[in-house]
Amino acid sequence: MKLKVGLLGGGSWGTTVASLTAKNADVTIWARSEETVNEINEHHTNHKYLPGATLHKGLKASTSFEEVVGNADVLIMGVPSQHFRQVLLDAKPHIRPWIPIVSLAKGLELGTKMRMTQIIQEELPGHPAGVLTGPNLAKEIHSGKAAAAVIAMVDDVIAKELQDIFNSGVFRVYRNTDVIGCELGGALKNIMAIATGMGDGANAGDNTRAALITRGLSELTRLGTAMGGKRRTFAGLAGMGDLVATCSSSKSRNHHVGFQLGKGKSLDEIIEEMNEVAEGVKTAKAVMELSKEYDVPMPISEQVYNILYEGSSVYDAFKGLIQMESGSEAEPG
Ligand SMILES: NC(=O)C1=CN([C@@H]2O[C@H](COP(=O)(O)OP(=O)(O)OC[C@H]3O[C@@H](n4cnc5c(N)ncnc54)[C@H](O)[C@@H]3O)[C@@H](O)[C@H]2O)C=CC1
Ligand SMILES: O=C(CO)COP(=O)(O)O
Repeated sequence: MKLKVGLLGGGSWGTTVASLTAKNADVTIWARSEETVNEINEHHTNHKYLPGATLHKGLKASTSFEEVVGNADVLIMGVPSQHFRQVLLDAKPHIRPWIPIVSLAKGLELGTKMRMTQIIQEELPGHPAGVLTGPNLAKEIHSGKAAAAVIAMVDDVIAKELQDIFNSGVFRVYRNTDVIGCELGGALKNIMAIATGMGDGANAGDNTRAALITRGLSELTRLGTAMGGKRRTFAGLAGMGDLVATCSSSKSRNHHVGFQLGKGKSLDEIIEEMNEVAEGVKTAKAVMELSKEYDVPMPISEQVYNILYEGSSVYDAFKGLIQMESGSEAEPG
């Protein structure tokens, strides 16, 4: 008997994971839009978020939480971080006791600065909560290119069962029990992708991008370990892996935001023109607060924040970083 999976969120990553998972499980996806639901059911496509892609024929879609979640053995949350809590609360009355809930989101909730698994634990205590993360640009995965991801759960036995649901041919899924580290790696790298995008947009060069990625890894490891993540996790798929993929790819939405800023566009203009989420824009605010709270210097994130919210120019940001004292590689800064 196949496991029943309910997945909430019909955007590019939610749809991709639903289609991949449909090879191994009986999957129903929830989307807000009736049009998207009909398109998935009738044509096996989602042209708004995955133009040109054909989805697994067994994947079903619905706008009803009852239909998607009511019988589910596993719930997957594929909505962006700032809507995660509300969608989870809307689905809550239909969720069966103690089923595992897996987040796909890579961001922190504004105001609370919470990770998505913390929100799951707060709203649905007792449900095992985990995250699927790693270097996984949706559009590449859809075109059948190989990728690796990591499922992070405190309970490794449940993680093994979930690994079997997500693993499919060229999509290889590893396990990790460090949920905090895996979740923070995915959220923090988006800010670094905005930084490298800015450099690329301003034609700063390959050496600058490499320096930002490397010092970015050091920065996110510092905050991540201060918050309880394991150092080793940040050298893995959820840390360095995702950082490299996102910071060097024009397919990344966060890199795109940075690139356009580097070309001189305003943030409002860029967001206006996008129909997809770039989580790093909002996560940057939460990270500045966490940097103060944990007393961890985050120089690259701070310059990104200054450009996004304080009116600094890309030139000011690079000047600010270059003028910093360059200490030992082992030290902050
Ligand atoms: N696209 C990618 O390559 C990857 C994305 N992710 C993460 O997955 C999460 C979801 O991202 P995507 O699917 O890429 O986003 P997307 O921008 O492609 O789609 C967003 C989805 O959220 C829905 N949505 C927006 N506001 C909502 C609300 N108020 N209530 C309910 N639904 C709402 C939209 O209708 C849409 O279905 C993000 O946290 C992202 O960082 C993770 C790995 C890869
Ligand atoms: O997380 C991602 C790849 O692993 C997707 O990155 P973007 O949200 O920047 O497109």
